[in-house]
Amino acid sequence: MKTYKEIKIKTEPFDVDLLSGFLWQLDIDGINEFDDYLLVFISENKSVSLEEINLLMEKLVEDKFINSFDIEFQTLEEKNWNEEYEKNVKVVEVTEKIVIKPSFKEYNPKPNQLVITIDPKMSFGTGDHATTKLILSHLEKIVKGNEFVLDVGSGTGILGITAVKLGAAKAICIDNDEWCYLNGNENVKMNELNEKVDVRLCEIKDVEEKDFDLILANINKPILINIVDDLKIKFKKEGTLILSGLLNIDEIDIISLYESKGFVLNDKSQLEEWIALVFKTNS
Ligand SMILES: C[S@@+](CC[C@H](N)C(=O)[O-])C[C@H]1O[C@@H](n2cnc3c(N)ncnc32)[C@H](O)[C@@H]1O
Repeated sequence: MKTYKEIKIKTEPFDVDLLSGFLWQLDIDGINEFDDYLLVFISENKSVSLEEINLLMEKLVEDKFINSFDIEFQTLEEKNWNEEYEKNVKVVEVTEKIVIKPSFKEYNPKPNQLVITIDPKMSFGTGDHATTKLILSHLEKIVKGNEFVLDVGSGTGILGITAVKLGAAKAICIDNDEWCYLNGNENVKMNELNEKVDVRLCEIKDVEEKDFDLILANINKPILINIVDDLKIKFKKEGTLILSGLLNIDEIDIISLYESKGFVLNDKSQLEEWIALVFKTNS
């Protein structure tokens, strides 16, 4: 029987979301967020250790990102993990228009609402995290119709799928995690977008297409620093890049790097301590 480690991390209520963002940067399978604790799920084939998680937590306290934490773990059978997961994934009204709904929850949409079905399983991208919400809100304003979109670090495929539901012509969703590749494909099928959303298990350097109008990347600061040149060459002459997965303290570093590469800052937004940056490119 396949097992998972379930790690319960108790912390202050206002630290839960921030902590979740840091933990997602480790090689884990999934996180469920509660009022004052998180459950982190790690399957047998993941490399991250409890010690690594403990060290991260201690560093976050030392660097004053969080005030305190308490950690405990148990080993679970896969079946129980799935039941636990379904109990805690909810419908998220991201904006007045965009609603993200798991297939196993009921929702009666109001006129003009766009309901996207996402079963995240073990992938990031329920619609409930601030970084996802920030990009979705920008997408609603930016997508005018017919765009060719690249979603880098696509997780559940939530951003690419929503872009197409808003009117984009086609999206390529890439993730280097196999769970995300499988899960992204399931979500594309559930939204009946097989012809328009192409999910790939790869990194940006493996993408051959170079004529995107819109690129979305909700990853994290080190990766966004690494891929700046790869992103630049993927655009048509003019295009829009939306970045998230960044804390407000990362803003200056990221803007100066991206502007030094020819991107021009066009808009930005913040939710809790997370930010999204919108850049234009014209070369
Ligand atoms: C924060 S999640 C974002 C998921 C989703 N796009 C959203 O906005 O909710 C980041 C995703 O990036 C993926 N990822 C991390 N490094 C990557 C890389 N170098 N290339 C492609 N995907 C990567 C992770 O597997 C994860 O699914």
